[in-house]
Amino acid sequence: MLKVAVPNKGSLSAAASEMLKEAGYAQRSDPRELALHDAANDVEFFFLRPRDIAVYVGSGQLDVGITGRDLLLDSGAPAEEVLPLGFARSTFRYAARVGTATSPADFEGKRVATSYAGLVSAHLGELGVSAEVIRLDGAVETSVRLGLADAIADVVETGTTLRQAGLEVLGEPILRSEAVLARRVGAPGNPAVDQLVRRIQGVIIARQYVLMDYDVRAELVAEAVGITPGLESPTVSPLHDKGWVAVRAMVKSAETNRVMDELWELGARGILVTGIHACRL
Ligand SMILES: Nc1ncnc2c1ncn2[C@@H]1O[C@H](COP(=O)(O)OP(=O)(O)OP(=O)(O)O)[C@@H](O)[C@H]1O
Ligand SMILES: O=P(O)(O)OC[C@H]1O[C@H](OP(=O)(O)OP(=O)(O)O)[C@H](O)[C@@H]1O
Ligand SMILES: [Mg+2]
Repeated sequence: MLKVAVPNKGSLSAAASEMLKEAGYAQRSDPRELALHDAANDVEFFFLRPRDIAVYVGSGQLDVGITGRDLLLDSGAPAEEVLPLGFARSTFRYAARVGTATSPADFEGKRVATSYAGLVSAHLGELGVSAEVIRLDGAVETSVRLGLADAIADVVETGTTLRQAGLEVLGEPILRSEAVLARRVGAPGNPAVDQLVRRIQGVIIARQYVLMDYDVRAELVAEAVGITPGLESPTVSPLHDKGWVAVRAMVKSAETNRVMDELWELGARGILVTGIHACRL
């Protein structure tokens, strides 16, 4: 039976369970449930702290797990990313009080607070900066105001929390994070893992694409297909009116209106957009 770790709390939890549900797996209805056996799919889900998931997966107790790329790298566990999942996107960045530092080199001999001590120590080490790394559990932004640290390294999404704390980012992002599926480094091939990955890939594609159908004059089909090249090759079907063809292609959801405008300008008509519920490509 496949054993899968799922975040039990925090930013990753609801979105991870939602993705697994869309992929056809059972998920818990009570947030206090610790584990759930999905007999129909022969999978057992364990709801664990996101920070611990890389440790379980890296030690081989669980086959795969969903966690954040930043947490995975911070853990130092022998686990690696199998698939980026496209949610809980954030950057991991240094910040300091406005006007007090311009690059991490300014942290020499200073104190940097973070919940990701592994990542930060390694990064400062690479830069050759010698600073004291103070490990905190959360609300790291407040540590500067209270005088515990001179700078921080933390997750930044909108930047609202930093601004509220009177801090500004400095330097390039240490990394760009999102939720990922992780497994133990060097784990042997496992068809059950491959099936889970295919299912999740199906959800990711279904979320990113729509199906676009339209009719276009036969002599314009090459130009139309240039606008909607699809993932591989669009379907072109004859219409009763010999001068026209019907085209069906996958289009990125975010580009739907731009593509419809271009098709309309070309002379396509009857343009229909349909959501994709699930897919295997
Ligand atoms: N505001 C945010 N936007 C996007 N991703 C975030 C945000 N805050 C945390 N994350 C991501 O969530 C993961 C951390 O999850 P975790 O549950 O440990 O922290 P959390 O969501 O901050 O929850 P809490 O701090 O309440 O325990 C990391 O991968 C991190 O990049
Ligand atoms: O850039 P923003 O959109 O403001 O988001 C980033 C903030 O969100 C998370 O905090 P969370 O609410 O999880 O609290 P925590 O610091 O206690 O983890 C993260 O640690 C940052 O503080
Ligand atoms: Mg947090």
